[in-house]
Amino acid sequence: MSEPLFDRVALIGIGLIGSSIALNVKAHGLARHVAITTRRAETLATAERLGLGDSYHLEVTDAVREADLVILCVPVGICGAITREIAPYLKAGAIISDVGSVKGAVIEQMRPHLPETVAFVPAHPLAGTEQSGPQAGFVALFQKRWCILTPLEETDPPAVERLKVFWEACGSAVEIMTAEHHDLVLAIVSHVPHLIAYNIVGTAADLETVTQSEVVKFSASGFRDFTRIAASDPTMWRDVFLTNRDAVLEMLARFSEDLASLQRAIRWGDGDTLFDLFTRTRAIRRNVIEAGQDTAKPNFGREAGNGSSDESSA
Ligand SMILES: NC(=O)C1=CN([C@@H]2O[C@H](COP(=O)(O)OP(=O)(O)OC[C@H]3O[C@@H](n4cnc5c(N)ncnc54)[C@H](O)[C@@H]3O)[C@@H](O)[C@H]2O)C=CC1
Ligand SMILES: O=C(O)C(=O)Cc1ccc(O)cc1
Repeated sequence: MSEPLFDRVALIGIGLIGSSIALNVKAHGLARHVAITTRRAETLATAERLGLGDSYHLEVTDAVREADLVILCVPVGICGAITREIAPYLKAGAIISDVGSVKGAVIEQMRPHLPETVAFVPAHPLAGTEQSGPQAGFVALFQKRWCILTPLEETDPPAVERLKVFWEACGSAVEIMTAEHHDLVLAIVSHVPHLIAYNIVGTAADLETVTQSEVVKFSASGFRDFTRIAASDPTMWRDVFLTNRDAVLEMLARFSEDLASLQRAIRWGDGDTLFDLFTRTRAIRRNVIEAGQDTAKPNFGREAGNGSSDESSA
């Protein structure tokens, strides 16, 4: 068997993402030792019962000592406070990373606390579900999904390469971009769609003329998909919207303008406008499927939007 990539990996936070990483480290032999730490004793006990790691710590500083890879798997709003606490205990030469859905704000929070002796490689696996907690993780979560790395100018290139190898071993395809670009792209493909889901489910729940039981009873598959998304973790998503504020507001402004033009088309019976948009969006769905983002067999050889399918042949 080949040498593990890391001696000791410390996972801070052991919810859906942390537990899925732990399972991958075990399954693929990526480290000799996995140290797990989280805030609540009950969650730590669940992680231990599930056998996710090799050691379990209520003191975050005990987990990171001697670790050569430390990954923060916590809501993005607390990354700064945790980094401040662990910074004095980080081993020289260690890689410190995260999995946050927002990158600019996480870098802003974490960077000032980190010593020059460690390499900071922010990361975001584009893989998840609406579930949370240590029992929600599964080994296949990152298989054939993207993981975006947003290294800083000063980040040591070999550390970036090492983390890339780590995520590839977990089954992901790795792409590198700036944090700013990441936050703009994710605002439209992930953050605004979650906000729309939270909003539409909230609107349906507040109606006076349709009862909640009718909403549940008659929910068509599209609405059911929204309810799945709107069941996502409230703390995590509160932090995403508060920390990716500018990009989300920019995308929401565009979304509102486009929505107003659809409203106008419906009001004035402008079927052509509706038909043209729905034809274009149908072609995008085809590209998404061909790029493998919605099937069991993704195809990373093709990027969404780069496909050769003829958009006019609806
Ligand atoms: N859920 C998803 O689909 C995805 C989430 N992410 C990102 O991954 C991160 C974690 O998300 P999940 O694993 O889904 O959340 P989760 O809610 O399942 O787990 C969060 C973990 O952080 C722990 N935690 C919370 N506050 C803490 C503190 N102050 N100190 C130590 N531990 C603390 C919790 O006890 C729990 O173990 C978030 O930053 C999120 O943006 C990234 C990709 C997908
Ligand atoms: O459950 C879903 O549909 C998701 O979209 C999962 C998800 C949530 C947050 C991320 O930053 C990445 C992926």
